[in-house]
Amino acid sequence: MELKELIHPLEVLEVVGNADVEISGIQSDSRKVEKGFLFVAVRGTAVDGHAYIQSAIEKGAAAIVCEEIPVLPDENMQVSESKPVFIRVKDSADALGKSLSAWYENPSDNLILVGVTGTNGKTTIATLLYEMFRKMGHKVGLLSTVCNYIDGEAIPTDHTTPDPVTLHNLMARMVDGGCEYAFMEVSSHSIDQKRISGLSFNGGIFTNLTRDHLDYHKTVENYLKAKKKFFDDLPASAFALTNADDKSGLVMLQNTAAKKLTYSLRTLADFKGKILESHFEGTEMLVNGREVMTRFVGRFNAYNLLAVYGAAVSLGKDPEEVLVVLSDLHSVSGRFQTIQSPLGYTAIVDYAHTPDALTNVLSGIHEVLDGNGRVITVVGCGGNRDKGKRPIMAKEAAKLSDQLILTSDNPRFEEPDEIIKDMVAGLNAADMERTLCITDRAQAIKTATMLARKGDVILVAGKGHEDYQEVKGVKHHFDDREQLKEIFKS
Ligand SMILES: CC(=O)N[C@H]1[C@@H](OP(=O)(O)OP(=O)(O)OC[C@H]2O[C@@H](n3ccc(=O)[nH]c3=O)[C@H](O)[C@@H]2O)O[C@H](CO)[C@@H](O)[C@@H]1O[C@H](C)C(=O)N[C@@H](C)C(=O)N[C@H](CCC(=O)O)C(=O)O
Ligand SMILES: Nc1ncnc2c1ncn2[C@@H]1O[C@H](COP(=O)(O)OP(=O)(O)OP(=O)(O)O)[C@@H](O)[C@H]1O
Ligand SMILES: N[C@H](CCC[C@H](N)C(=O)O)C(=O)O
Ligand SMILES: [Mg+2]
Repeated sequence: MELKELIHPLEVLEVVGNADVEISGIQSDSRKVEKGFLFVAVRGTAVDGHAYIQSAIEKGAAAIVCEEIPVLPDENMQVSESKPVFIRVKDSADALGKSLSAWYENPSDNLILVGVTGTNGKTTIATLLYEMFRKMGHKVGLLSTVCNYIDGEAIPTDHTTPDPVTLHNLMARMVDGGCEYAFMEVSSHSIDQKRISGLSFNGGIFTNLTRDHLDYHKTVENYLKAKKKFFDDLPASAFALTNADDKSGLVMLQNTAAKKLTYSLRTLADFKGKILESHFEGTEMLVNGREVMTRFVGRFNAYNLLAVYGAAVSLGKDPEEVLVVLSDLHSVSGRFQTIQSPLGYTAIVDYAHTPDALTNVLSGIHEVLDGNGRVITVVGCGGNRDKGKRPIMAKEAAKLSDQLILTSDNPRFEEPDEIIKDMVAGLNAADMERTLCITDRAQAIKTATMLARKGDVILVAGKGHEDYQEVKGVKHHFDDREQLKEIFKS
């Protein structure tokens, strides 16, 4: 493609060299640059891509988009067959997404694209929308923490929101695969790093905001600002659907040009819900006055379902049809996944791996139990991850459990017993009387099932959809759900 077409959507401040060149690909990682590529120098969190311009040229870059044109010694400029052309822009990260979009002929323009942001619930909402629209007969794409999909074709991921090069490639593959709709999680990191630049959204959904990722954003205010920017940038043709019950919900809509919509369980809203009855098979609720039986548990899932309903209706779907499909949706892999024991107690596998998520899930369980039945929680914390959360997670779990079993969750390169010790540090003597430490996760789950009686609940938290236990760089097959089903079979 001609360079001119790729830089057409950019606010170009200066061009040095001959811009009349053919480009064979776009990269922001110098290590992946090939002959004839456009290299975009992005300032990162660890290093500055500008430091790799020379290396990109050595690999054959034909053009460089950057914020500062470097002074390179003449001999280095001769390394490639012809001198590269430099395009100076104000913001390289923003330029990267826009030129990638141009490279793929703006795939998101040909998709009805909805982004979901917020601390918790993104995977659940995006996945349920994906499943709902497929059930309605459409071809759909999904970008989520668990896995990316192009209408049923799974593409593994290790990000919630992929890097721009991968992201735009996936959008193009969705269009090629005939997708009409795409639903994606928009992480705060991706907004801050402008990974989503160049995408044209038809809608945005906000779930909630609790303390998270402060290692990256430093303050809650910065974290909130990152989320809000997603809504600030939505076009007037899109909808912005927010949780009116979250204290940051309306803040998100303050400066958006998009059509403002709200969902709520507490106040007047465009999409108003009310929980009628909860049990472990599901929740009966009212959605805009219509009764619906869903297979989801917990107040937080009632919010997720309202967001799904609101988005589908905002995309023009018939409310009656939406409710019918909604009642047919199942829980997302590893999110509040219930498994009934033949002895009359319930096991729940959930991905809660932060203090807040643990509290939400345990509160959801107590809402259903309503004082009847005990709660036995099995939980661990990941190795080589935030150590600060370990004592807090143990404390939160202890507060809301009758029996706590601390165990291993991906110890990685740490000693599992040391991680458990860090968790124990959050507990007092009274908590400890109700706590067991069982390093072997299989044994911990087994013990929980031995302690449970009819009417009780076992929560196995932290791994959710994960089907491995990562120890010293090796992923050993391990699946909480399989473990429970095996025990129940015998
Ligand atoms: C802290 C963080 O978010 N980092 C992300 C960021 O990388 P970075 O800014 O650190 O990049 P950098 O290493 O400083 O490099 C800057 C630039 O120089 C380039 N470079 C670098 C070296 C070189 O030799 N040549 C070269 O050209 C790099 O390609 C890059 O363009 O941009 C990269 C490309 O988009 C991401 O892959 C990377 O994610 C890292 C691996 C990561 O772990 N991120 C996590 C924290 C994350 O993003 N999580 C969120 C939310 C998770 C959730 O709660 O669900 C997610 O969306 O997944
Ligand atoms: N609306 C919600 N409010 C609060 N907690 C929720 C909500 N939805 C899900 N949760 C709980 O939070 C955890 C994460 O849920 P989910 O994977 O849907 O969120 P996410 O925003 O994608 O998270 P992540 O950033 O880790 O990918 C789960 O343990 C789930 O039980
Ligand atoms: N994907 C996230 C959460 C993993 C949750 C838990 N199972 C762990 O390993 O800490 C991570 O890698 O930090
Ligand atoms: Mg997610």
